[in-house]
Amino acid sequence: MASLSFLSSSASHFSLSAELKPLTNFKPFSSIATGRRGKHLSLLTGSPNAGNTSADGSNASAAIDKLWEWLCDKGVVSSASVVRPALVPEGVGLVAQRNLSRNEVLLEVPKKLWITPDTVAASKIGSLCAQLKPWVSMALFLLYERGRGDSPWRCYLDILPRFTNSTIFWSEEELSELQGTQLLRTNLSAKDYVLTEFLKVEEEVILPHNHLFSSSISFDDFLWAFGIIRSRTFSQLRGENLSLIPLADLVNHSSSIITEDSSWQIKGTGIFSRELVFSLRTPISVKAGEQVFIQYDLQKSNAELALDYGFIESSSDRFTYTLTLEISESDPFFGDKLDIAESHGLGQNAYFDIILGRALPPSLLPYLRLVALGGTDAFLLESIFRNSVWGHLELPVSRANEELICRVVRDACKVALSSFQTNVEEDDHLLEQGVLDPRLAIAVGVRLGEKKVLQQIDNIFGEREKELDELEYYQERRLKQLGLVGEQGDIIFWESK
Ligand SMILES: C[S@@+](CC[C@H](N)C(=O)[O-])C[C@H]1O[C@@H](n2cnc3c(N)ncnc32)[C@H](O)[C@@H]1O
Repeated sequence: MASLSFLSSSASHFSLSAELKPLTNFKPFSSIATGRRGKHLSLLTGSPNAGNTSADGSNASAAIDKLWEWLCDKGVVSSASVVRPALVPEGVGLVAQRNLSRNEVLLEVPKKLWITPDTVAASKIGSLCAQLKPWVSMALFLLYERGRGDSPWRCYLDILPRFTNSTIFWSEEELSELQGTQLLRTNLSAKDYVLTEFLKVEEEVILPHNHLFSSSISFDDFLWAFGIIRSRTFSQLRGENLSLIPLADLVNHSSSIITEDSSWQIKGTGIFSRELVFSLRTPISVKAGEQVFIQYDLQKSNAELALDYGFIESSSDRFTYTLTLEISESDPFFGDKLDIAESHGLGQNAYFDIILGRALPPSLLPYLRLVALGGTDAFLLESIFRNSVWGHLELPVSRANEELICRVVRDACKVALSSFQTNVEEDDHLLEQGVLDPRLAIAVGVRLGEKKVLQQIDNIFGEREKELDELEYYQERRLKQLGLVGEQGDIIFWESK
C-alpha cells in the first residue's frame, strides 16, 4: 500500500521531505494471479483447477442440493428451515422460505460442524499443524481435505467458489487498473505475506509429509485457501477463534444494512447449554423468496472490502486514504519527539485514515506539527513542557511550522495524485458509462475514491495556507495569557513614569 510519508530532517531549517513509501499495515487476519475474470459462481469439484463453472447453474445447483442433504443428515436443517441456500447474483446466498421478521433466527450451526484450529488439531494432519498460525493450519486442512476422495467435508468443499473478485485473484492486467492506489500496494504485501507463509509451510510440513497430501500443493492452491478463509470468516472470529461456519458463511453482504448490531452470536444449547451453536439472525424483515443479507463490517474501507471479499460500496464513508507520518531517526530531536508521540498513544510511525467527507483525525495536526517542529520552536520539546506540549501542538505553533506542514502535505498529495493514470473526471465518466466488468468497476471505484480523498486533503491544507496570516500562534497566545497583549492584538509596554 502506498502512503504519504513525511520525514523530518534538519529541523534547524524546517525541512521536511515527502515521499511515497510502502505501508506495511496489511493486517493478516487481518504473485500469482489466477487469471480468471468475472464469473464468480464457479464451484469446486475436487480442485480449483478442475472446477465446474456454473455458467448454466446446473452443477452449482447440484452442489447446493448435496450440501442441503448433508446438513439434513447432520440435523442442522430440515424442511421447516426458514432459509435455504440458492444461486443469487452474489454467488450462492440464503433465501427466505417464508416472511421473516427482524432479528428472527435463520439457522443454528453446531460447533461440531465448524472448521476451526481445533478441527485441524483433531485431524490426521493435526500433529503437523500444532506450531502453525491458526489460518495457515486451516488453509492446509482445506487443501488436505480437498485432496481426499472420501473427505467428510466434501459437500461443503464443493460449494466453495474457485475464486472471488478479491484483488488477490486478479491478473496483472486487471491489477494495472489500480496503478497509483494504496490498494495495489496492500494487495502486493498481502500476497507477499501469503507467499512467505506458503514457502515456510511447504518446507516444514508439506514436502516432508508429501504422502499425506494426495496431490501436490501449489502457491495458487494456498492462495485460494487464504482467500476462502479471508472472505468467509465473520469479522470478530479471528486469531485462535478463526472459524469457517458452513451454511452461515453463505450469507451475503448488503450496503443497505447499516445496523451496528451483530447479526450472529455463539451461544450454548442442549442440556446445561453445553453444546455451542453459531446462531445467525436477520437484521431486517425479509419477504418469502427474497435473499437474506447482513452487514459484514461497517468499519472496513473499500480497499479492505475489495481485498477481503471482492466488492466495494458507493458510500463515501468507505473511501479512505491512509497517511503515514514518520519521525525520522535522523531528526536531531528524534528522542524527545518520540517520547512525546508515545505518551499520546502514537509512535515513530503513525497511520491516519482520512475518510472522504469527514474531518481530519484529531491527532493528525498535533502529530504533523510535532514532526515538523524545529528551529526557534524547538524549546517546546524541552522537558519542562512535557505535560503541556500536546496541548500546544493542538493549536498552531508558529507560522513557519504551520506553513511547513501545509506545504509538505500538499506536495505529497500532488505526488500521490500524479501517480494515477486517470483523473477524477475520467473515472467519473467511466462509471457513468454504465455496466463495467466487476473487477474494473472495483478498480475504478477505489482509485476514484483515493483521488477524491487526496484532493480533499489538499483542499483542507490549501485553505489553511490561505489563513496563515490570520492564525494565532503560540507566542501570541502566551502573551495574551500573561496579559501582555491588548484588545487589538497590540503589545502592551510598561514604561517607567
Ligand atoms: C461469506 S461469502 C458469501 C457466500 C458466497 N456468495 C458464495 O457464493 O459462497 C462472501 C463472498 O460472497 C460474495 N459477496 C457477498 N456479498 C456480496 C455483495 N454485496 N456483492 C458482491 N459479492 C458479494 C463475495 O464473493 C464474497 O467474497
